Amino acid sequence: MSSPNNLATPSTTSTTQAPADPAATAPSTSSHPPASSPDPTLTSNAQRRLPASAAAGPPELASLKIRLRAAVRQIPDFPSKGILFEDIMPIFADASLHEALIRALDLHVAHTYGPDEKPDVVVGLDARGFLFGPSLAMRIGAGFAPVRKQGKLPGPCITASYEKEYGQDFFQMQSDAIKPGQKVLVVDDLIATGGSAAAAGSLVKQLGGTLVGYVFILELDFLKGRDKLDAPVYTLLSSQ
Ligand SMILES: O=P(O)(O)OC[C@H]1O[C@H](OP(=O)(O)OP(=O)(O)O)[C@H](O)[C@@H]1O
Ligand SMILES: Nc1ncnc2[nH]cnc12
Repeated sequence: MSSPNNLATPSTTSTTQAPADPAATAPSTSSHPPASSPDPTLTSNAQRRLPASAAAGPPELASLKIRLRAAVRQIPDFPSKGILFEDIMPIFADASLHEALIRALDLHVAHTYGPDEKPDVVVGLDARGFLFGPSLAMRIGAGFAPVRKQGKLPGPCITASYEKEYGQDFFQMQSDAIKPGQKVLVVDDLIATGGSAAAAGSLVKQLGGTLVGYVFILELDFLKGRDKLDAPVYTLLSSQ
């Protein structure tokens, strides 16, 4: 796995310099709210696998977000000094939180896209976009396609470059991953500078896909990564 501070734009470089880094002054793990107790209504809905349209009021989404936000750990100075790392792994360690994440994203899709706009394909970014992209795709009745770092996918591929902190990197998709005209939702755990997501979007467009949106669990607002993206951006949880 490459470093999560692989941020390339001028603003990105500043995230590695502790004194100038807004992340360095953000609340640490110790200031997190305590985990809320399980919501019995949510749990029973989740277990019954209700379609998002069936019980999908904003109060349910609000409750899901509170539980999910409380589960994300913030690790100071990882992977390098000045970076406040948002660790989403506790969500996946707990089946009920994992279900809450997929349910929340399912609600977002159901409320955002009409019957003719629903994504045909969810595209997940290497590597943390693979943790929930396939489950979300299955839940909303879409296919899943990976964007991988260069050299990992067999067969004909297309390539897009993106900027990282210390130079360029490359993303690839298999050439047949998306059919022309398919509606595509790009998902990843976190948007920082937006370089990775923008490169993924350009791959989708190269394949003739129609980009209908981006979904992230977290966003580092101060890096303004969403300004690089030319489709609607949804971030589930508030962050740094
Ligand atoms: O908005 P950006 O500045 O492009 O940064 C965001 C990307 O950085 C992290 O991935 P990373 O490249 O560290 O890979 P990983 O998922 O393999 O850890 C994160 O999971 C996003 O994919
Ligand atoms: N602060 C951060 N936490 C987790 N992943 C990241 N990717 C880029 N910045 C990150």
